[in-house]
Amino acid sequence: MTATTAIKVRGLTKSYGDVQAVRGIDLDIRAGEVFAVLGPNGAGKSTTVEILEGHRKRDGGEVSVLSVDPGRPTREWRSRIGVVLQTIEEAGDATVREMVRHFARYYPDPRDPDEVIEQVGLAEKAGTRVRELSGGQRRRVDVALGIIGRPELLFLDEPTTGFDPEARRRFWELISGLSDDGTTIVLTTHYLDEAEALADRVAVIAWGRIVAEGDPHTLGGRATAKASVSWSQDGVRHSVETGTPSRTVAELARRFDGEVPELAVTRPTLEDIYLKLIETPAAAGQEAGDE
Ligand SMILES: Nc1ncnc2c1ncn2[C@@H]1O[C@H](COP(=O)(O)OP(=O)(O)OP(=O)(O)O)[C@@H](O)[C@H]1O
Repeated sequence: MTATTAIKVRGLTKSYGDVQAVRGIDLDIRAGEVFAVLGPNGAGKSTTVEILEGHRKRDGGEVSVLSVDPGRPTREWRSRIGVVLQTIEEAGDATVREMVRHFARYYPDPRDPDEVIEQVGLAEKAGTRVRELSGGQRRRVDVALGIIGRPELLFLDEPTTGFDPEARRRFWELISGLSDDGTTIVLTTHYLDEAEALADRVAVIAWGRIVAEGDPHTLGGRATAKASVSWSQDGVRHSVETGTPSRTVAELARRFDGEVPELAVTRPTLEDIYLKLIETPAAAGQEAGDE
């Protein structure tokens, strides 16, 4: 591996009383990549990410984030990290611009507040009080506060919850731009299209373990899985599963002597693969090599 490692985790564990939230997680996140953490409610995603952010103590394992143990965070280390938590509650009477400017002062080399406000699509609301914004607009303020410090590493916890479709697309562009500039990004999301659009790699966490990890386009054998070829004939929909969809399509084209009515060739979506991965606890044990 030539790229530098931004985050290295070995054997991470964390329990809350009897609940084993994280049961031995290993992770390597490279500098500059976008890494998405997926998994059902209660899987242990937030616990893991909060430990990486230095906001929660671990029980066991080794963790290094930008070469620092987040269990012993320093002020300098914190200034290199951006965190977008769930929505800020205490906005007082501050306007969007005042709030972003205020946070900029905490960092040694902040981005330009007006530029950041523009980037998150709030230019027209810069003079509006944060508490008077809609839910999705407030979320954009959270994102602005997460990136104002020009972080090397940005954590995003379900960043687009409450965004309208246009705002989500705009946010994806913002994240891609930050990534192009070299920012390492770790995001948790329940939107699989978001993970697929943004992430270089994803990890699926279930029952406190990683059940699969890799490129979202090939995860769980997705790229080599059988394709489904479907078409219509005499008002009836037909479908076959095949490992050689090109051959099937060629045969159909011959049979119809040209255009095949309503032809579609589909492979499993990331959602299909994801749902299979989180199906049973037994699958988690096997994938994690922990029978
Ligand atoms: N502060 C806490 N005290 C006690 N139990 C907790 C605490 N935080 C989380 N848990 C438990 O730990 C497990 C993992 O929770 P975690 O918040 O890490 O899941 P998650 O994957 O982030 O879920 P979600 O998708 O719902 O945000 C759950 O069973 C949860 O009930």
